[in-house]
Amino acid sequence: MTDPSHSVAPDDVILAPSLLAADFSRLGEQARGVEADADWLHVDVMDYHFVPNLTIGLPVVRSLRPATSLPLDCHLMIADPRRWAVDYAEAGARNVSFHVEACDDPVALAKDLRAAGALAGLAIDRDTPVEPYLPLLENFDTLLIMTIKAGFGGQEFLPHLLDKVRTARRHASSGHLSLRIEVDGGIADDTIAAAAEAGADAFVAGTAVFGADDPAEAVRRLRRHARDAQGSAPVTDIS
Ligand SMILES: O=C(CO)[C@@H](O)[C@H](O)COP(=O)(O)O
Ligand SMILES: [Fe+2]
Repeated sequence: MTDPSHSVAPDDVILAPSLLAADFSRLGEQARGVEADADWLHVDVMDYHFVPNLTIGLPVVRSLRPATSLPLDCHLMIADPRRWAVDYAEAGARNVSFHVEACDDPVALAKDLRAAGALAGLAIDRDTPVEPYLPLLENFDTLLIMTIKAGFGGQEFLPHLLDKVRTARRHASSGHLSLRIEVDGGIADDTIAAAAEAGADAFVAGTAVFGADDPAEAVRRLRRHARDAQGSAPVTDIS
């Protein structure tokens, strides 16, 4: 298989700034501001149903696709992913993560996403254990583990949720799965190392990037922290 993370060396970390913390009147400009330093652009889709917040949907993703060279990492926090997820793949998303709490047949949807040319991502919210879903992971390219409760940016990182990252990484390593483990929520200079040590190799950061005076420098700094911490937990090849 080719490297589905796109231009990211399999042994490197993925930094995915989240547009949720960007200025929504300048999304294209904000995306281009981190293009040289980020790997993916994280797009949080919320529907007022799965989470009590409303953000952006397909029309914005379609407009963003030609506005940046970064692969789009769509995080669907929506009540009916089977209805919509493939549309995001067709709109040009590189990775589409949907929540296991909202989907009765995650494996079928993963197959549909891959058939549509996207990476398939399984997302797990704060209160959902990872263990029941370990047997499904061979059908996925990415596992998004929330390190906050899904719904809003700017929340405090919850370190105990890294136990799920450790469990998933052990499972992926022992089964030789090509799985990116992405952490999302409260990732910043003082938290990213712990997540990397736990076995995460993809990092979403909203406030820490777009809330910074210099978003590009913030991405570079986060990458340095993650790489420095990687020694104790080598990342797994997704290719
Ligand atoms: O999915 C979400 C929120 O539900 C995230 O992607 C947030 O955008 C992360 O924001 P910060 O915690 O980094 O500010
Ligand atoms: Fe997200």
